[in-house]
Amino acid sequence: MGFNRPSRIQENALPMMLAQPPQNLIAQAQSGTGKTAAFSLAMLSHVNPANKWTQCLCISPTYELALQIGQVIEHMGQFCPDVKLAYGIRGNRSMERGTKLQQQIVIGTPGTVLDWCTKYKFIDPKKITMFVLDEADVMIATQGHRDQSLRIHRQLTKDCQMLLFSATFEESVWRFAEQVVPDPNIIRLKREEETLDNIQQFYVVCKEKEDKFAALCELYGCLTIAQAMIFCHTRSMAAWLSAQLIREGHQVALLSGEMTVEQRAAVIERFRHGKEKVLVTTNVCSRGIDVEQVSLVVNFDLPVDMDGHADNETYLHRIGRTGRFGKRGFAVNMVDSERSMDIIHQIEMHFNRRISKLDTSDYEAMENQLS
Ligand SMILES: Nc1ncnc2c1ncn2[C@@H]1O[C@H](COP(=O)(O)OP(=O)(O)OP(=O)(O)O)[C@@H](O)[C@H]1O
Repeated sequence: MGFNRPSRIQENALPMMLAQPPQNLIAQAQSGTGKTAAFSLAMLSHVNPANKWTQCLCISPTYELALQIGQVIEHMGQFCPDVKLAYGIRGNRSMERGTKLQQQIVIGTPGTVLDWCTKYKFIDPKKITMFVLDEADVMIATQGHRDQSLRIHRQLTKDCQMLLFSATFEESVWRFAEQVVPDPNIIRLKREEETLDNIQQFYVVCKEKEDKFAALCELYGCLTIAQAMIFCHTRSMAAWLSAQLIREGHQVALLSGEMTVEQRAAVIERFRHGKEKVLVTTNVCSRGIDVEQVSLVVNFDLPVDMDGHADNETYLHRIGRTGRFGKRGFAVNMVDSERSMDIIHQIEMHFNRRISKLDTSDYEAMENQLS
């Protein structure tokens, strides 16, 4: 895979995950630093290929992420021919109820995996000896995911090794994780370590959405040097923006929540292979998606929570789609009101990082840096 040395999280987490007797782990590491590879290696090392039943269960919040993690496991496991993987995702069910899966590793989304454990009984939860929660904070903080994950968790034995990973853990979520995971090893970042120095962050002031669109068109040279992701707050804004860009003659892909999971996976595959250089999307795509060539993230709308405050976690995940594994990346935030300027200040304060003003006249300099 061209990996020369482990990243810090891999170096720290692997010995803990592989130790005997098994130890639990709650681990935080910045986006794009190889968490997926770390727990994939742990699962591949953990299973006994002679046992033809599911031993490792990994759940992640979305269909796309489950597919992506599965691809990493398949790639890393290519020389372990006796270790097999099944995808516990919607639509993937061809067996008779009660027939047990022979694949040692299952990666899936919480609803389907829960059904596989309870309704269809494809998996015997009592035989699971390693349970991995990717994007663990969102799995805990989102009620639907939390209920389903806890229902799976309750069926596991108390000896099952639990591994929780994410780039962000809000304080309350961390406390909850510590209650659910007995006696865990802990790898936790200090707040100022959460952002990556290889991602330069900027903001641009534009009043109306049409001004933002004009600024984006001026930025288009930068967007297409490598690949870019543009985040909007709503599906309708993402649809409007991609239609406008297409009308201007730009080639962009749109990915939003109302599409079927198969359509979404197909859009991501095309983007991953560089068929489109620009992806317009919503928060549905803010986490985990790993496309190495993404060098620019644009927040067409800033991430805000229900109360209109800065959504710091989403911000970090969104900008983390660039700057993967030490690569250089840029994040540009579009500021359309005093309120959104306020949000920029909140994000700066939260992470103790400066977000600099970028004038449209600076775009050329940025283009040069990108190329
Ligand atoms: N040791 C390594 N050497 C080089 N590249 C690596 C190494 N480990 C992982 N990578 C690559 O780094 C990229 C990011 O890894 P990965 O997707 O696992 O990050 P992550 O920490 O899970 O990110 P996120 O928080 O966004 O989910 C991937 O393309 C992966 O192939």
